[in-house]
Amino acid sequence: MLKVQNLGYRVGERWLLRGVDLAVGEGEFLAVLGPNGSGKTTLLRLLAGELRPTEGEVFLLGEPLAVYGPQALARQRAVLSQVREMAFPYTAYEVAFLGRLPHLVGRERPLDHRKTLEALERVRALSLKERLFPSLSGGEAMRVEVARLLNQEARLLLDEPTNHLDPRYALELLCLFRALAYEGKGVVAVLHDLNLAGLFADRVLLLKEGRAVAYGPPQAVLHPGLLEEVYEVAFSVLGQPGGPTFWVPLPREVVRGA
Ligand SMILES: Nc1ncnc2c1ncn2[C@@H]1O[C@H](COP(=O)(O)OP(=O)(O)OP(=O)(O)O)[C@@H](O)[C@H]1O
Repeated sequence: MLKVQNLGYRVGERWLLRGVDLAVGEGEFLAVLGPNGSGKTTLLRLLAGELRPTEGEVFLLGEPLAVYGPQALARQRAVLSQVREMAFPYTAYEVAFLGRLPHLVGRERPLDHRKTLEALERVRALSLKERLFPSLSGGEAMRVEVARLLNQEARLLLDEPTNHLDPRYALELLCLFRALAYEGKGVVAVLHDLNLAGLFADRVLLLKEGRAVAYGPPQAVLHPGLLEEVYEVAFSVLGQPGGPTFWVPLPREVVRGA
């Protein structure tokens, strides 16, 4: 569904991202990991078509992103970003309804309103529908944004969750993206939590200074030695055979002293 070859993005003399290859098939969940400033958001914006690559190409359903018009692109890929600014004080319902725009041909139909209510219900935000979007808490706003994203019915979902979510909603959100992947969507999520990547992702792309240093199933690529090299802290790996794995960052002195 999504294929990226030798992707690079440069600002002035500086490459923010270089030489990245990846592929996301239907039903696949890819987590993008890496330290602050390693190029995760830049990659997501390139995948979304918000930035044009300096080098390489992003292919969506076999076509370069550049050949898609805005509406055609919005029908195929949806982006959950951290940007919450709104020019007008829309209600939560109206924000969720915005997801239908790429599908409207002329007038809105009862179907579009039914889908909006279903999307709000799926993220347990139906009770917020009359509220003004700017008055929502960070976590509530994120759920409404997810309803908008669901309403878009795109095949590729690009997601950079905020830190506004408490553990329950963070897990709920990733469970939802995992379920959507099982339903056949492709999912690319920028994550900071290695444990969530280990729990939910089929594959992980680990970035450092704009380069891919590892790409593959979480268990196969997240070695403590590599993680220490990338994040510059030590990692302890915990877990029982057959159960989930946990990566715990620790100051190097603590590990050396142990
Ligand atoms: N338009 C720009 N011009 C110059 N430098 C930029 C621009 N956009 C991003 N950068 C720089 O590129 C690097 C990568 O940024 P990016 O936001 O992709 O990193 P990130 O991995 O998402 O970081 P974080 O985890 O902190 O969100 C950073 O050093 C950032 O300051």
